[in-house]
Amino acid sequence: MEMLKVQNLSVNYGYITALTNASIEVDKGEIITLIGSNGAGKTTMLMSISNLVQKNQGQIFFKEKNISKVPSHKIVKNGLCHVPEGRKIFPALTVYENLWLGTIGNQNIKKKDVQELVEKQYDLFPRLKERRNQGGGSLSGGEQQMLAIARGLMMDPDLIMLDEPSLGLAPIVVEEIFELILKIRDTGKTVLLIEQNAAMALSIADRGYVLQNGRIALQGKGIELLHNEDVKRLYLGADD
Ligand SMILES: Nc1ncnc2c1ncn2[C@@H]1O[C@H](COP(=O)(O)OP(=O)(O)OP(=O)(O)O)[C@@H](O)[C@H]1O
Repeated sequence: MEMLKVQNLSVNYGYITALTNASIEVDKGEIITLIGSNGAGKTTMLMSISNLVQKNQGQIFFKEKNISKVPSHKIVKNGLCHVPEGRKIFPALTVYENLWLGTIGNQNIKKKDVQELVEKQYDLFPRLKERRNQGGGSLSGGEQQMLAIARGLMMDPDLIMLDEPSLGLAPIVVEEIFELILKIRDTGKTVLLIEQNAAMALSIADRGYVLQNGRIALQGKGIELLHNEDVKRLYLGADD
């Protein structure tokens, strides 16, 4: 089943063109990655899907409904969650409070369901359970990233969009985050992952898209892109 379809999307910031005629599709249960260099337009793609930036052209369909003009807060309630780059957790609140806040504003989630959702996140992220009463600001970078993802999952979304979850983390922690992404998919979620860490992202993704200067330059199975000569040269470093 088709979960998300982005059709011919173009976005400008004034005179700067961020995306040109970009189309992607995400099916239910897939991990899809969008890779590309700095400024290729990856973040803009997610912001456009969440309707946080104005589109010049293009349509977004989520679970076959046209959400191009639906306000951001309603898109989330429909089951599409966006975990932005940079974690943005509440440092002065505890891990538990940060998670609890993830459900705020969603009337679909009843008070009695909140604890169940928290427990689900603790199962997925045991480290957050251990640190549930600790201030968010006292967590390590990797743990803060886990908290940001877990907070997104508190909305119980069908599709979770992750913007550079590996940014600034040590390689061993990056591996942990990618393993978690696989586990998240195993719980029945669909994942759209934006990454500069192309090698890792392609190794866990079912399919991938390569963005170059706002255009989709290449697409294919994760494993195929991983072995593609152009991708290797441009995004995986000469030694790969
Ligand atoms: N608010 C803005 N105003 C003006 N230009 C912007 C704005 N946001 C992004 N841009 C520009 O749009 C282009 C695409 O940016 P975007 O952040 O989508 O790229 P990205 O692939 O996510 O890059 P990065 O990996 O560095 O986050 C870039 O040229 C960027 O400078």
